[in-house]
Parts: sequence; C-alpha cells; structure tokens
Amino acid sequence: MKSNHSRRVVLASTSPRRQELIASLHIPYEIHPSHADEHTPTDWTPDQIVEGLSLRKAKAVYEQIGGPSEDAVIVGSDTIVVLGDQVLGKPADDADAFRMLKSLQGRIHQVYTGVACIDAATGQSLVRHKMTRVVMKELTDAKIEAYIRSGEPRDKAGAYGIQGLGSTLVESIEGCYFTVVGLPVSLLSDMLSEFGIDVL
Ligand SMILES: Cc1cn([C@H]2C[C@H](O)[C@@H](COP(=O)(O)OP(=O)(O)OP(=O)(O)O)O2)c(=O)[nH]c1=O
Repeated sequence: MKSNHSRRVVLASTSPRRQELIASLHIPYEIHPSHADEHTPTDWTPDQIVEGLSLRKAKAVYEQIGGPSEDAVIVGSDTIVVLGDQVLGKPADDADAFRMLKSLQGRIHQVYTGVACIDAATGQSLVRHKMTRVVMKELTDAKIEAYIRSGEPRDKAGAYGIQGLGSTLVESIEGCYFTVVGLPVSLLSDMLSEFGIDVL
C-alpha cells in the first residue's frame, strides 16, 4: 500500500513512555490525554482488561473529537502486570510498591498491553493486545527499598519500569520489549496500516 501520512494520529494518553514510543514512528501525531475510568469487572481476563481499557481510553477522546470531518485515528493503550491470578496495576503508594516488587522478585510474570485504534470519522475500531513474559531477579528487601526511593515505581504497572533503573531488576524477557514499556509499536504500526497510515 502507498504510504499515507496525511491522516493525524491522536494518542489518547498521559503516559510519557507512550508519547516517546509513538514519536519513534516518525508519523504526525498529537496528544489528547484521556481520563477514562479504569475499573473493570473482577471476572475479566487479562486480555479483556487491557483491550477493554485501551478501547475505553480511545473512546473517551473519540467522544470529544470524533465526527465526519475528522481525519484522525485515535490510539488508546493499557498495560497490566499479571502474576499468577493476580493483576497488578499502578501501586497506590510506596508500601503497595514494596508488596508488588516483593511478590514479583525471583518469579516469572506476564505483562499485557492492549492497543485500540478508532477512526474518528467513521467510529470504526480495532483492538488487539500482546503479552511478554518477564523473569525478575531475586531481590533483597534493601534493593527493593532502594529502588522505591528512586521514585520510579510510582506511576508504573507492577511498580517497575524496564526502560529505567528497573532494567537492573530483570533477568530476561520472552516477547516484545515495547509491550513491557507500554506500547507495542510493531503491533501499532500493523494496526495503523489498516486505517491507511503506513509507517514505512
Ligand atoms: C511494566 C512497566 C509499565 N510501565 C508503565 C506504562 C504505563 O504508563 C503504566 C501502566 O499504566 P496505564 O494505566 O496502562 O497507563 P497510564 O495511566 O500511565 O497512561 P494512559 O492511561 O494515560 O495512557 O506503566 C512502564 O513504563 N514500564 C514498565 O516496565
């Protein structure tokens, strides 16, 4: 398909990581923070949670800017950490971050990220997700406390950021790194091409 960068991409996100990652695609984009409710029914599976919340975030912006004259594609995304049958979002405070990191250390967990695209002109939507397995090193309480003091865990699902000092906590990953950071750019580029936006 012929490359078409004339359509705007609107990232429905407050996340600085997502903003940096979308910038790496070198396509025109703008930011329109979305403040959707992030509560989900307790019986939803991880893929339902991240797909449902990604769509909710994109829809919140669509309701503000959508319409026949809008030549934009709105992108929403959501990330969770899953340990066994527990879903970990962002920690409420430092004590919660400690509990999360203490439960993740020395174990394998999964990071799920959803991506939703909505065509602002037609309302047509597409939602997908990806999952990456992460092996976290065994960590002493002192290491966990030092990491929490860095401030990095605060706004991140599972209380760590693999792209920062959190990289030192991770032994290995299986799957897409960008899924862990919060926006699987390769998946997003495939989805955008279905809306006529070709990154390459
Ligand atoms: C596991 C992990 C998560 N995260 C971040 C990505 C997301 O910003 C955050 C998960 O919270 P989300 O609720 O997915 O996103 P958000 O509230 O930060 O941003 P928005 O809803 O406006 O798009 O955790 C990292 O930055 N690195 C990591 O390694």
